[in-house]
Amino acid sequence: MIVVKVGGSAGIDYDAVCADLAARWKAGERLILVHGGSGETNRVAEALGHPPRFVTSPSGYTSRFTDRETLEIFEMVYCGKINKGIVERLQRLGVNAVGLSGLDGRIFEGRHKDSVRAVENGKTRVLRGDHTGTVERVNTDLIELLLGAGYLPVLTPPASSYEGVAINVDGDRAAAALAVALKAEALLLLSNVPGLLRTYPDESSLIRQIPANDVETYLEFAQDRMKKKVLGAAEAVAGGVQRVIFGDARAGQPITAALSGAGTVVS
Ligand SMILES: Nc1ncnc2c1ncn2[C@@H]1O[C@H](COP(=O)(O)OP(=O)(O)OP(=O)(O)O)[C@@H](O)[C@H]1O
Repeated sequence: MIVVKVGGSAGIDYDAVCADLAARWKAGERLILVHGGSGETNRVAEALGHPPRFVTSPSGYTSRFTDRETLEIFEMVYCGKINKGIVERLQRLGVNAVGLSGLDGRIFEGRHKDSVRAVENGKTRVLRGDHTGTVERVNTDLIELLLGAGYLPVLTPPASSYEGVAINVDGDRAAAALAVALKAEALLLLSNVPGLLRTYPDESSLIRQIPANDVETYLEFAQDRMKKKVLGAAEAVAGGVQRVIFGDARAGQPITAALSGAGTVVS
């Protein structure tokens, strides 16, 4: 089983990802796709007059402050436009894909964090009314049911809280939890960069290999949202996934290239 997570930053070529995925699926490989949608969510939020608000925690992690209105915009884009766009591409390529959010069948479940600590102008404040959380449980029965019946699952945040409330969760860490729960042999985190760069945005500074027992050390090279990817990779390898690859989804055959050793390989 290979879990592929494709991001939602500008420049990602969903046609290339879907074509590669479809070819491998038709050749008999077991795959699941998880996707993001941050770039488009920012654009739609601006257009709807509710611009995105990103907060940085005291430990340096950046996240989207998700009030109820933001959550609804997030769902429109992630579960609507992006998810259905990917499912349509796969259907046109002859793959019977099923698009679901983590809320559906509680595929991704976790604790709702209503408040977040944010550093603003050098001061730490507590912001309430946040709809975020972290995936702690994965409904593998539903995934296996779909795979067993020949459907390719296309999954996206949000997740469900234990109380059944929609929560915004990080897609990379959700994909990591999924890979661990399914005992996947590889997790691919594909985005609009060649991999983890030692000096971002210099693409010639690509880090090619990260030892599985030392992933956290590499957090120092990741800025803002890349930190969650490194954290997700650390969680996946700690949970038994043999290989995590940060790969490029901007062109070519992103999945095949990553599995052939391009990008940053954590193993
Ligand atoms: N050291 C680094 N190496 C590579 N990218 C980095 C680094 N530090 C920060 N980044 C940023 O991280 C971004 C990738 O993370 P991001 O979460 O935005 O992508 P995504 O997975 O495509 O999005 P989504 O949240 O929609 O799933 C890159 O576009 C880059 O701007």
